[in-house]
Amino acid sequence: MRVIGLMSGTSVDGIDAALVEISGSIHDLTVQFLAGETYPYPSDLREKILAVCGGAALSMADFAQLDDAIATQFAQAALSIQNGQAIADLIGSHGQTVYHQPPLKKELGYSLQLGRGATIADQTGITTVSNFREADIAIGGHGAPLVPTVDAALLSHPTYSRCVQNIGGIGNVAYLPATSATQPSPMRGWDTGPGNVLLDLAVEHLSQGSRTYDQDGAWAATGEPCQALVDRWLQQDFFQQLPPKSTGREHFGQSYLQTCLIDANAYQLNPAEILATLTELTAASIAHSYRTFLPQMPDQILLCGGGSRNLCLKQRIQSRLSDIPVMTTDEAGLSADFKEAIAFAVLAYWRHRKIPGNSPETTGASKAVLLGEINYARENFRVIA
Ligand SMILES: Nc1ncnc2c1ncn2[C@@H]1O[C@H](COP(=O)(O)OP(=O)(O)OP(=O)(O)O)[C@@H](O)[C@H]1O
Ligand SMILES: CC(=O)N[C@H]1[C@@H]2OC[C@@H](O2)[C@@H](O)[C@@H]1O[C@H](C)C(=O)O
Repeated sequence: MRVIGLMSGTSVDGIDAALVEISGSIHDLTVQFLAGETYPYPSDLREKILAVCGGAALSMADFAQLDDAIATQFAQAALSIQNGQAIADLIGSHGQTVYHQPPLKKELGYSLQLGRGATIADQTGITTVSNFREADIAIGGHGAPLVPTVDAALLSHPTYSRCVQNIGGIGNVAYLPATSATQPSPMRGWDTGPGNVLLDLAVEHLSQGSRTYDQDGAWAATGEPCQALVDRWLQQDFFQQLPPKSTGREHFGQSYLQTCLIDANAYQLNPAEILATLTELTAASIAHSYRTFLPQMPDQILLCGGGSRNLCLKQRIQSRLSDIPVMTTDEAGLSADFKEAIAFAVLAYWRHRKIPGNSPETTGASKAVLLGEINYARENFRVIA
């Protein structure tokens, strides 16, 4: 089946679209990557999304308009990736997260992704699965991270245990035990903390808005990290909290950065040292969470997401985990840039095949359930029986 996966993450930089051919089910799942493209948001739409993520108030009418403006961008991405031809049978659209609240004691979590699937189905004529997180959250889960289940199906290795580390706005890990191990521990996954989000916000602030990210980590590489600050920040609750855990821009956002900048000021750090220290925090939070929460350290680490292009960050991760090879998922045959979009194509395919998509060990949900709601296209010609 030809499926399009659409994803825009916590960096809010644009929509990743992947066109894939999928067959099999879980252990025999095969995915052939046909095309991948990133479609940046128009800057006014990106600003609106970031404002809402930052807590800006919105009338319901403006909210509805934003929801469908995002859906229209997603639909256009789906049309563009097919080069104007209707070749896909199904779309899996993650949408744009604008709010994420993990479950609190007995209260259910809440996670809101805009870009409603019904509009995407209508504008593309292709049945669209959307709203993937809700079913997991309804039974006590975090609704995140969801991709580790797909990582387990596509990247598990017979003899090597692996950590697949996504470094988007937020970082998350999937621990995949070697499949031939005699007593394999279960697959695990959780959000490790900030990926690029604090770096992006800091670069924008320190460059007075002239830059949006630290390309290749070149700016951070010119400074020395302040270890004392990194050690202090790592003591914070999120980093110490046991998995299952998830987070977002609500926690690691503007006000978090402001506190970091106040701390950095107390140490009289210059801009390059601030960026080096925030880069070190991302690296250290990843290494700390492996050492603290994994049953054993992995044989290999596979990076993906935009942060895998940040050479300074990659180097910091490697030096914190010196004996474990750090590479990218490309080296294991899966696109590091489009893995998350591919994963939402797989999750849509699993929904269509009535295969549960969540992993209770990872999200904390009480059981494995079908993820996503199916929005049939108005024109029945692309509805899948
Ligand atoms: N060449 C590069 N050098 C450094 N950083 C980069 C580079 N390319 C991308 N990035 C970083 O990656 C970010 C985008 O990553 P990605 O698209 O994986 O995030 P996302 O999908 O929004 O996040 P999430 O996985 O949290 O949902 C950019 O905001 C930037 O910080
Ligand atoms: C609520 C939400 O959108 N969470 C994202 C975010 O970005 C990374 C991390 O935080 C992860 O939990 C999740 O995304 C990936 C795609 C996931 O669900 O696996």
